[in-house]
Amino acid sequence: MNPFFFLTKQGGLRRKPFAVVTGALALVTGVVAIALSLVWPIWWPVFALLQAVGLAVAVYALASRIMNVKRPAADPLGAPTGLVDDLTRTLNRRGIVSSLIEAMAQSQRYGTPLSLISLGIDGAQTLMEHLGPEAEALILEAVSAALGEALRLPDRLGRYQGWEFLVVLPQTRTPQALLVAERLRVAVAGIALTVKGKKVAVTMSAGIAEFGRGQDLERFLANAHEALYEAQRAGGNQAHAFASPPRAKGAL
Ligand SMILES: Nc1nc2c(ncn2[C@@H]2O[C@H](COP(=O)(O)OP(=O)(O)OP(=O)(O)O)[C@@H](O)[C@H]2O)c(=O)[nH]1
Repeated sequence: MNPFFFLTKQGGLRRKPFAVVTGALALVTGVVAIALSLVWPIWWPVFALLQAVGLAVAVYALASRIMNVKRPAADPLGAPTGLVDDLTRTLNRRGIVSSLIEAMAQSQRYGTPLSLISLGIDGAQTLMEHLGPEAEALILEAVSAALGEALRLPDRLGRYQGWEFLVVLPQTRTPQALLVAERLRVAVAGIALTVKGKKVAVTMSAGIAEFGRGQDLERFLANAHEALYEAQRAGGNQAHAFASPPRAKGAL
């Protein structure tokens, strides 16, 4: 568990501004302490203490900053590095699939609802052709940041493959998952991104599937993917829920 979880994206605050603010505060404290000890030398032990506090805060801020750089694994729940996507800082494929399997087991055992959202960037191929491969990192970073901001715990976000993300929503049925998907869609559509001086409009489509007891991982994922493809076929920038195909007459 990340000890600074409360400062991370899903914990509410980000560590970067925190490090900058505390660093600046420490600097000001140090300067004030030195100035005061020059004016009133007799009070030097008090000012030395003040300086020590300022220094401790600065060291903490620096350490926090360094950890932030060294550990892209500073993901929402402090997952081990091997489960975190280096580029987007969300869970990677292994991470999100293991979260999904765990959520499925919970749902299966306790009979609680579970939904899955598959999110795909619309026209990713065309975007790449227009902007070049170097735009990929910029777009993925901006998209994952927007998704992370718009999600809440205990929902989990991960990059499943290429331009596709998965969101696991425990205790959530399809209508609520649709609300969440809509929020994510709006968040991504609102990204103001400039690549090589050009404004780039990025949109995402979402496919929602609800876990059915006894369903296996492949079927659950395939349902979410099918809903995503439907949303993209319908023009993109929208969310669709998977609807089970009507049974043939006489089928069980
Ligand atoms: N899993 C999940 N469910 C959500 C999320 N946002 C809303 N919901 C659910 O969707 C339903 C309607 O959400 P809202 O319209 O935001 O209502 P709310 O009463 O403010 O929801 P709460 O935040 O749970 O109090 C509620 O059952 C929420 O729990 C989310 O980010 N993740």
